[in-house]
This record gives sequence, C-alpha cells and structure tokens, in this order.
Amino acid sequence: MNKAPLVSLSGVSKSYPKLTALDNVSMELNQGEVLGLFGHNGAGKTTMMKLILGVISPSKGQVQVMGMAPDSKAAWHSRAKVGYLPENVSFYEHLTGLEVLTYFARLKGLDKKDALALIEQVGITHAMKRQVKTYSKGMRQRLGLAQAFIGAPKLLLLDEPTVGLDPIATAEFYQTVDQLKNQGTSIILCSHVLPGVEQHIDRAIILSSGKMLAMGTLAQLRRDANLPVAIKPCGLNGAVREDAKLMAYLTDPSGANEQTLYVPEQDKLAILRQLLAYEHLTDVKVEAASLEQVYQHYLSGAHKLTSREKRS
Ligand SMILES: Nc1ncnc2c1ncn2[C@@H]1O[C@H](COP(=O)(O)OP(=O)(O)OP(=O)(O)O)[C@@H](O)[C@H]1O
Repeated sequence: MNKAPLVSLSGVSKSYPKLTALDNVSMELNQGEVLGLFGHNGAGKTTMMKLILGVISPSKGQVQVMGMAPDSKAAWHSRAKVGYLPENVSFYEHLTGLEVLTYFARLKGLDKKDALALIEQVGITHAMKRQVKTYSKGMRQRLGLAQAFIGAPKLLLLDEPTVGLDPIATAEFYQTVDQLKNQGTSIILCSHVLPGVEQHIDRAIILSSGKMLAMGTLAQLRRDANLPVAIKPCGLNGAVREDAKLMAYLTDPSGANEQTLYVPEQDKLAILRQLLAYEHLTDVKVEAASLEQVYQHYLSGAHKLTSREKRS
C-alpha cells in the first residue's frame, strides 16, 4: 500500500510585495483524511488551497500533490483527480444548471449522464433546466458542490462549502463528506462556520496571519490547549457547594449557576467518581471543549503575541 501523503507542504511561504500570505507552513494530508482549515479573514486559507491546486506557486518551500509539484506541467493529468469549490462560486449565468454541469463534466472527460447523477445528488433536479441566473444562493452553492464532485476526485478542496446552504442541505453535505471519506477521498475543508464541523474532520489546522498556530486532531488540540471539561451533575441540590474540592472547580461559586464544574482533563475521572458516589445524583453531562472554544483559545494566544510584538 502506498503510504506517501497525498498532499504535503514543507516550509511553504507565499509572499506578495507588501505581505506574506502564508509563512513557513508544513503539513501533510493522507488518503481518506478530512482536514479542517480554520482562520479569520485573510489568514491564508485560500492561498493554501491555491498553492495545492497549482494556480499559484510558492515563494519558498515545496508543495507536492500526488507526488508532483502541482504547478508543474507533469501535474496536468492528475488535475482531473482534484475537485475544487471556490469561495465565491460563479457560473455562466445564461446556461442552465444541467448545461453548466455537463460542460464541466466534459472538461473532465465525462458525459451528461454523470452530470445528471450529480445534479440529483445535490438535490437540484427540479431546477436543472432553468438558467443559473434564476438560482438562489443555496442552489448555486449546490451546483458548485456538484461541479467539485465531478469525476470522483481523489482530492477535494472545499472553500466555505456550507455558505448559503439551509440546515438540511448542510446536513446532507456532511453526509456526502463522510461517504467520500469512506471511499478514500481526501478532503480539505475551509470554513468560518465551526459548529457542526468537528465530527466530520480528522484533523484541524488553525491559521492566523499566514502562520500555522496549531495542527492536530481535536483531542490533541484540546490536550495541548489544556482546556477544561465541563461536568454538569443533576439532582445534587447544592451539595457541590458543601465540598471544598468540588467548589474549587466552579467558575462562580456564589452564582445561581453553580452546577457546572470546569475540570482539567487529568482530574476528570476522579471528579466523576466522586460525583457518582452521591446518592441523589440523577444524571451527569460531560462536555469536552468545542472546536469553537479550541479555535478561540489559539487565536486569543496569537492576538496576545501580536499585541506584545507591536508594543516591543
Ligand atoms: N494576489 C494577491 N496579492 C496581494 N495580496 C494577496 C493576494 N492574494 C491574497 N492576498 C492577501 O493574502 C492574505 C491571505 O489571503 P487569503 O485569501 O488566503 O485569506 P483567507 O484566509 O482565505 O481569507 P477569507 O476567509 O477572507 O477568504 C490576505 O491579506 C490577502 O489580502
């Protein structure tokens, strides 16, 4: 089995005359892996996708996709194995949805039958004979997704894929991501909308001002960030306040909202054992830090660093 990563960046920077959009980034993406790429506006997410697509070249370092530099002539054939959904998807407005998709399918050596199947998969069969100019934002986004899925790509780069999608279409989109992953497709998914993403990604990268602040599984990032676990016991009727050890884990011991304990990961099991010994305990909820909390943690660290750098 070929264990070489599908995508690798080593020491990659992309500089423009007045700004470094990506600064010394190294990462790898393996087959069947889903990577979430997160960062504020201008963090360098699209720059990283464009480098992987080969539409721009690195100023420093090396990008490899399926064993080749993606901006090289040799990579021409493997481009058919890459699907891309750009951030602001736009189409030929006077063509119908089906015509647009048939056009893209033909560019990848496929035919109308494949286009029809994809139109059905993204749920716009009813509108496929209408001109794209009559489509809503969500319908355009669905057409964009169908376009990215053409030809069963080995690598999918999706920039803000759920923008404009309603909750049902968003859920269907993530089902498709899971299916593609199970079939071995590697996916890089870039999003500002964090809730709902975490159960569909294997690893996350957090970028800020072109620098990589963190990379890892959510469990690794939580551990490295040392974010507490929220433990919410029910039925204790204030017993927590009578125990000095438990009290120490309340963020606001005098407040009415006293029942959530914020416990470091390493103390979690000991505290759970202690709570389970209470006869009146009726339920206990345990919540690890969300992707959003992890993201905020790393970005606030970067912000503090930048303010300090500016002052010195
Ligand atoms: N061709 C270019 N010339 C000069 N600067 C550029 C160019 N392309 C991108 N940049 C700058 O590089 C930085 C990173 O841009 P990029 O589009 O990668 O950010 P992003 O993380 O995708 O942001 P967003 O979430 O807003 O899409 C930004 O400051 C952007 O203005």
